Amino acid sequence: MRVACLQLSSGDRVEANLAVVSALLDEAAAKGAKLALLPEMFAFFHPDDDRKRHFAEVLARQVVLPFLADQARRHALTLIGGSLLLPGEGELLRNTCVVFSADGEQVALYDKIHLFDGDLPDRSYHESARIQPGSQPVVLDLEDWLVGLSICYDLRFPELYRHYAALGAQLLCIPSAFTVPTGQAHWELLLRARAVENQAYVLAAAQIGRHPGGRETFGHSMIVDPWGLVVAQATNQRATEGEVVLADIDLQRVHQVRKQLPALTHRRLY
Ligand SMILES: NC(=O)CC(=O)C(=O)O
Repeated sequence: MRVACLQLSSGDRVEANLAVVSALLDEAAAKGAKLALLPEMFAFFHPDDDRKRHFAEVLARQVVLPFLADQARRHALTLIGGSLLLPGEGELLRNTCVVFSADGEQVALYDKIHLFDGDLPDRSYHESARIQPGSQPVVLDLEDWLVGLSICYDLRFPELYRHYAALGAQLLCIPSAFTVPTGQAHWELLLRARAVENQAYVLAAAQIGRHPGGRETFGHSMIVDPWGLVVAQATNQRATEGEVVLADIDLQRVHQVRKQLPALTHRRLY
């Protein structure tokens, strides 16, 4: 199966962001992709709380979800909508990945479980102030593939991916908006670790560049195979117009790695 990670530099103009997604999906589909992953916050990237709420309550449902359904149907591909804001309980919002099948049906929804709080070299992050954490891991059944869903900071919690591997997942999706300092130090290391320890493909679509409000993201979208090899990655780290990262993933490769080194069957509980 040919898969695509879309790398974007999203801003606060929803129509403009969706136009970039649309152009990149045209390219991915023309090159044969049957599954496409968008990054975290692909449709709206802005720190203002009122604008976030308006996006979650109005634009997400009226504009973005119908757009994703239409794009999936038009290109006949599974579209994993990285993440977008949706209303949560009370004043809170959710950071949610919504998945559409190739006939445009919504088939899965995952709320980011681990929220990103920290005082980092570039700035402080306090995602839990506004976002309601999810509590449910979600796997997606995609023909022969079982796909584990997650979002960005979840990457740092190996137990989530081990849970997916134990359910039989062979493909792990990690749409992201990693910071530059943590990206430089940890991004590739963590993605390859999750692939190696779970003997699964990892798809990581990332935000890149400077966003409204001054936040910067690391880019380096990549696809990692079950042996931990980076099989494709974004080449133009300055690209603000977006980029498609493509690779062919193969279930036989998963079976081969798991047969050669059956580490997943050697687990011991203590
Ligand atoms: N942006 C995130 O959710 C996480 C991140 O940048 C990191 O873990 O580092």
